[in-house]
Amino acid sequence: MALRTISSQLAAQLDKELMGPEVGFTLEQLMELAGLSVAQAVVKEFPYSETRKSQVLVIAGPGNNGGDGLVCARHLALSGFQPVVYYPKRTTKTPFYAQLVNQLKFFKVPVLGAGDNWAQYLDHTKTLCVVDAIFGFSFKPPVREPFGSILQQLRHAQQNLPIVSVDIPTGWDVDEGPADSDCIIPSVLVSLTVPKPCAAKIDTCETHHYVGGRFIPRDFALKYGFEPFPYENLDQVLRLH
Ligand SMILES: NC(=O)C1=CN([C@@H]2O[C@H](COP(=O)(O)OP(=O)(O)OC[C@H]3O[C@@H](n4cnc5c(N)ncnc54)[C@H](OP(=O)(O)O)[C@@H]3O)[C@@H](O)[C@H]2O)[C@H](O)CC1
Ligand SMILES: [K+]
Repeated sequence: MALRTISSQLAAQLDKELMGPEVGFTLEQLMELAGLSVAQAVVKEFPYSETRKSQVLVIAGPGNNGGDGLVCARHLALSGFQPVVYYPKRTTKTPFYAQLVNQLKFFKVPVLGAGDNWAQYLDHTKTLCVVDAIFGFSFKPPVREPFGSILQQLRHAQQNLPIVSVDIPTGWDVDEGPADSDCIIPSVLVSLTVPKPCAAKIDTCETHHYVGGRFIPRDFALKYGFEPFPYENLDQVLRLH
């Protein structure tokens, strides 16, 4: 099946319409479903078992992609994993993020901030995978600190530590794909709602590709130029590659 994608502009317009007066989804609703779908992809890729490591490092960025990561961490905790969240840059512009952090504390999930030793969780002998919830479709290169050095450490760690990217592999141009050779190569990409053009640049031998963020009806998908994805039952993710 040829990969259908929509541009970052159209993705933002789709989001706007979903949260507009007609449809009336709240950001909280979409973020909850988006974060849940990422957690489901992690569980499908790395099924929980008593005998194997269950620590997951979730790196959350300053925007809604980061919010997806905070939600994902909570659902991973519910399914028996041991998530640790690194959330170095927090904005007060969206009060909801603080509530997501409170919920993580309620679930006893550690939330590390700038200055904390987060890199200790890049130890692949203890950590199962890293969830890249740093930037999504609003990333505009070049990367600004502290995210440049975070990405550098992720690129180094990815040899042994699988990266699960939320919506867009952080550091990739949303439409063009990897900006240069030293971009991260995720083991898993979970495109939300519909893949963006950069998703066509993954190497399907290296990256398993899922679509998640299941919250639009068939006619709305067709209106935005793509066939709805054949999810099964009430699954929140569908593996494309
Ligand atoms: N319907 C859906 O699919 C939903 C998707 N969701 C997720 O939302 C993100 C998009 O969220 P958004 O808040 O628009 O943007 P990002 O999270 O991608 O990033 C924005 C913040 O990142 C900063 N930024 C951007 N570029 C850089 C850079 N080069 N260096 C450093 N920081 C950068 C930017 O900061 P500014 O200072 O530039 O404002 C923003 O703070 C989408 O991808 C999905 O994951 C939602 O969950 C809802 C439903
Ligand atoms: K990301």
